[in-house]
Amino acid sequence: MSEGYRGRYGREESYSDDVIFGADASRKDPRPQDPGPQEGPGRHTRPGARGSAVSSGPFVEVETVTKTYGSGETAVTALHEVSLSVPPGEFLAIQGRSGSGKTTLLNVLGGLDRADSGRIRVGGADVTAMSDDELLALRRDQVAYIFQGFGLLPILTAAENVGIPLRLKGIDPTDREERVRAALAHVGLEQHPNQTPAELSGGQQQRVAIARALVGGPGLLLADEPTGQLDSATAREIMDLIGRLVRETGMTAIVTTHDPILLSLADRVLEITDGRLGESP
Ligand SMILES: Nc1ncnc2c1ncn2[C@@H]1O[C@H](COP(=O)(O)OP(=O)(O)OP(=O)(O)O)[C@@H](O)[C@H]1O
Repeated sequence: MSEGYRGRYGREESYSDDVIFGADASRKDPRPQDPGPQEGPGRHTRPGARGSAVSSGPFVEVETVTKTYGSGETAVTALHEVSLSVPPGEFLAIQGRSGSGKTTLLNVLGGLDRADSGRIRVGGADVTAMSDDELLALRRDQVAYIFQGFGLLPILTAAENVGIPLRLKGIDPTDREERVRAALAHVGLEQHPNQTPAELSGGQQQRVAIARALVGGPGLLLADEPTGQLDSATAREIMDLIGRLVRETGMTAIVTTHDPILLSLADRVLEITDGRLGESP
């Protein structure tokens, strides 16, 4: 690789993972609650889902988690006593209308935000009891995010963006370069390591974001409407890619989406309505 991910600016960059992973997820504007559909009975389960075959304990465990924004008359309870158990390797989709609490749920699961009450365990570790530093380490070592808006750093090349989690882990440059190259090849972007996000299509940008999410070998992938900004053909490609990579890596994945195709790829689909989680009709 020529210029590689040392960068068009020829310098080694250092980024905190708040900059990297917090950019989209910290977006929060008070909005009126969407009444949304009522919870329905039943459960959508993909035939042959691997989740049911897993016999060890859950990888993600959520017990009666509540999260309220604001106080008094303007308070909005985004999560109402949500409980959830996700076995290792499960590909779980969560659907719900705008404002139903999907982003809030992913944020508290991944340690980007704190629940008001309840307990969350990821990989056996109690996220709700973690200090800020421990949450940072969780986001660096265990959890990867994919956002609707891609969340790439615009001044960095594709390879540099993908390499960020490895820099944070202190991986040496040679190993990093190899792993970045492999990650880009995995998402079909081996020809584009030196292009910046602005020089890539939306679908290619999301591929870069997917490569960045996977390069560090996280145990948990959280994807917040990953195809929301893509046309339907590109969305389909991205959905297939996410589905394939989740299965290949065996990681646990929780994806929020409205997209019926992505829903059909999941092992299980849950519906969130006004901050309450139920099985999908
Ligand atoms: N920082 C905040 N301050 C106040 N209210 C907030 C904040 N963040 C979210 N909310 C409110 O919490 C509720 C859940 O929001 P959340 O973003 O989790 O929903 P969502 O299902 O992800 O919506 P969307 O699909 O539009 O992203 C909404 O009523 C929203 O207005």
